[in-house]
Amino acid sequence: MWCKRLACLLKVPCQPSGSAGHRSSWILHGSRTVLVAAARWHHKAPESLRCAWQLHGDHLELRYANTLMRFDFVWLRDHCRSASCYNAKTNQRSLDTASVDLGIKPKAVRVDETTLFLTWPDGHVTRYGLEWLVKNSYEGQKQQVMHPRILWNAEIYRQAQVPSIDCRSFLETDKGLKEFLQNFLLYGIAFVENVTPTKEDTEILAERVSLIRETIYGRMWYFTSDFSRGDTAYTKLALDRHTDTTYFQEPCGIQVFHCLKHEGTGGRTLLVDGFYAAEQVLQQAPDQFELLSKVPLKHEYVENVGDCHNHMIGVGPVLNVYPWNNELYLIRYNNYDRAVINTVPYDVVHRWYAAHRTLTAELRRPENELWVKLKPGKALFVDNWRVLHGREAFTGYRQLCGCYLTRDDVLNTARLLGLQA
Ligand SMILES: C[N+](C)(C)CCCC[C@H](N)C(=O)O
Ligand SMILES: O=C(O)CCC(=O)C(=O)O
Ligand SMILES: [Fe+2]
Repeated sequence: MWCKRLACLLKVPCQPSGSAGHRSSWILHGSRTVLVAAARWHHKAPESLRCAWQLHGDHLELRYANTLMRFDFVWLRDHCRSASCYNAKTNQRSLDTASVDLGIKPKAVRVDETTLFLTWPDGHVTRYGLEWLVKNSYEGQKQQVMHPRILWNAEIYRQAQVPSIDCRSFLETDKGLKEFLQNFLLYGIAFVENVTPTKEDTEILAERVSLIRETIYGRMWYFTSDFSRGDTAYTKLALDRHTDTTYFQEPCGIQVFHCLKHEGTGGRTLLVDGFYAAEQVLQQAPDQFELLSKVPLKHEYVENVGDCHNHMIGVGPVLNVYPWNNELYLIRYNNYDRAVINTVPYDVVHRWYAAHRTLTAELRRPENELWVKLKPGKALFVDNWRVLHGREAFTGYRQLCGCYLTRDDVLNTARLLGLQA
């Protein structure tokens, strides 16, 4: 029956009964090269045949491995991996995309067991692996998460019994580093223990994972409650949950904390999974989640203390999601550092406050709070794009050191160790 249909397609477009009238045709894999013809034709691929395609006026529809994909012709031409279009050694495109006719259309299509072949009007042939197409199509990508994670509240995190990684194994073995990074990617926090409590040793840890991100606070910072900078971090006050450097256009990706000394009381560290809280908002009030992901706000840091003069402004929504799959990748939450809201009209601003309240209520649920006392020797890495931190007020002398890391480089290290990041 399929052969007949094909024959029909090759000659004259045919009209099946009940056709919706699409000018298109499904072609099964295993067919010979056929001239592209528009046909009013709908057909279901028999189950034994895994791949079927259909050519439309401006795109190719392909069904493979239970995925229905639509490819724009310019996209297909742009993604030609032939030697003249793509440098497989450097993984860089050599084709000049701007030279592709925006009205381009393949003049012939063929599919075999593993590969789609397109012949372009100038005779150039492009081959695409079917698996490659599934992986790289919009539809295929949409089904995948970019960053596999385990969202947690205190109970979930405790139950998981995520181990701290021993400093030696972290520094000296890929296995140790990989285990650490896997924990970090899944939970947004990870601990290294048995670290020598000095700034220099903390720096060696940081450098094992990434490049250090130098900021206005320096490369490796070191702080006590000495008011040396114009920020409440440099006091003994309690700090409510927040993410850092919200006033940077790109907030720091990771924060490393290592408590070198504390002679006194209090000063526990609070950790809250911002994505867990945001997920609760999404479940309860999707409109509020959407608002938090759409309304841009400013955060600001104005400092004039001693020789430190800084004025930083970062703009962006509280929740940042990938538009194609709605997956969260960054929460920017710091009520101390949030600037005057002047980017939002009054009616939206009221709804934004309501949404912010819902999120804050989730972030403040006691069951979502993980409290830990940082001790000399135990370094904490926090995903500053996901996990909020805070601290309890304290007495006595307390000295903390640490640094920020560039996120790209942490993920780079993770990918090189074979992790999905
Ligand atoms: C970590 N270190 C003490 C260097 C800086 C603290 C910066 C604090 C600032 N309010 C913020 O949240 O970004
Ligand atoms: O003192 C602390 O434990 C953390 C303070 C803080 O929020 C920070 O340094 O970013
Ligand atoms: Fe902070």
